[in-house]
Amino acid sequence: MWQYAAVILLLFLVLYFKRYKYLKQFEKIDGPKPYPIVGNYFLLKNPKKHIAIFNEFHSKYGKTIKLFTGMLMNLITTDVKLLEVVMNSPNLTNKTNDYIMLFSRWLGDGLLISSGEKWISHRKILTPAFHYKALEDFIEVFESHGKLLVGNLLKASSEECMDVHTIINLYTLDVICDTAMGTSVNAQCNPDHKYMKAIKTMCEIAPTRLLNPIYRSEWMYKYTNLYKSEIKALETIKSFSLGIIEKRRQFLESRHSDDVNDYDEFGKRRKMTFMDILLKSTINGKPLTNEEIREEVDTFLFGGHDTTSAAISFTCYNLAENPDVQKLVYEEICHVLPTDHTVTITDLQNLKYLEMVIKESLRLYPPVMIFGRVVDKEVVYNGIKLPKDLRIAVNLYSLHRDPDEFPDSEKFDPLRFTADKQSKRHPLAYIPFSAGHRNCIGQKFAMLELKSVIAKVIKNFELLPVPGFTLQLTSKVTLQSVNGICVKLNPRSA
Ligand code: HEM
Repeated sequence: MWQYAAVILLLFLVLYFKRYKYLKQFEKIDGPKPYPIVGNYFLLKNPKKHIAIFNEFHSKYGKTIKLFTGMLMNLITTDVKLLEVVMNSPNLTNKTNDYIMLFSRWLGDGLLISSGEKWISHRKILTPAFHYKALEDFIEVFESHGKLLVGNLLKASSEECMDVHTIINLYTLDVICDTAMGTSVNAQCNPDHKYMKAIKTMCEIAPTRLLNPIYRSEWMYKYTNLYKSEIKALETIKSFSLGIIEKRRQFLESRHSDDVNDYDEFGKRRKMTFMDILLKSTINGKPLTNEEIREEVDTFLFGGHDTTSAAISFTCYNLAENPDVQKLVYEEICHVLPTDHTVTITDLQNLKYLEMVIKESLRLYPPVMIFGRVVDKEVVYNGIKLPKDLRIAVNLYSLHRDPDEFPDSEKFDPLRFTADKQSKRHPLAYIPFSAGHRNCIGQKFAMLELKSVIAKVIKNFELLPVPGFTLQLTSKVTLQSVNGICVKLNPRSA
């Protein structure tokens, strides 16, 4: 009997010393005291408090802190020196298991979560879709859906307190479906479309799963109603996008391969969509399968929908709260975009002040407020070995409020983004679209969409603050406000 006890004791001691040695490497990094087994879980279980908690931890323990989710150690950082390693090292390009747990059934091996050779080859074929020439085609899409948005906002403008986010979210869904698949699902006119509902379900499931230990465990999750609704939503999404992909593939195959232009039934040149690029691409001489194309199309839908609607809505809120800034934006828009003028990509690029306003809004309210990487191969930072499998999260919300880089950091001040001021900051002090190898592929697309739609809104409405309303921020997969993002709209006379 005592032999068994001795073996167990020995095993325990080996594990204890292994753990001790592992943790010893990080003794220079501070953080809240973890409890055995559960770590710091109880501090993090309420997502509404995350922002305040992270801010407090950074001021108490430093720019990089240790946090334990169960036994797993995570570093959370706002330190630009560590970010240089995280963003630029080839050993830190992979995403954490959270991404796989939340999105793999939906986004498969799409760009957001894939790794290694697959990510490299897909990123290479998709990059041209975001070049200047390709983006030019999308301006018309932003503009036409923007007109519908203005109509919907007008209908709701009698409300004293309007949550613009709900309405804008349908606009961004329309835009991304149209640009990714060339199919308009008309979410703004038909918010009950079953595909739209399925996408919404999927976007809501991710934050619910993220912080609930029962939902996080794959085998327990499979017995829940949430899992059943996920499977149902996925069936709808997959059959819808695979149907469009197949139809488009057949159409392209029925045409001559040297036909570069593509016209619709009215003889108008059809814009290239992300799906078309994928259908025409090959990797090592082989075309992509329909399922591979679907994964990428759905990745764009996910990556380009909630992020942009949060960015547009928070910018509207900031403009309502800062009438002097709004006045300057309005004057610039009237100057650059006179009435009845067809908006071009050059016009949007000329909205320089609006660009600074959007950047300042993304600083204060970064739609992706935290994102993570996992160390693939040991790297050394500041004398500390960052071992394989260590998870490092970048906390953009606090990074963008660092008083060393952004004095009076809570103040909304677009002039922080003059070329001169930007050049004086560390390049990684402001990264709403991430940076380095795995930065946001849709960054330029998003900036153009934001400019197009905000210009439309400000040209048609004066945005006013709602007395007594304050945002109640919460970190879900994207940054959101529990009580909505509310403004009052005052239609401008024509
Ligand atoms: C204001 C709007 C947007 C913001 C703030 C934003 C932010 C980000 C951030 C921070 C990342 C890195 C995430 C991580 O490392 O986990 C990212 C990645 C990505 N974004 Fe965006 N994004 C926006 C719009 C878009 C749009 C419009 C699209 C598509 C049309 C898009 C597609 C993607 C994709 C595919 C990735 C993964 C890239 C890769 O790993 O190679 N995003 N985005």
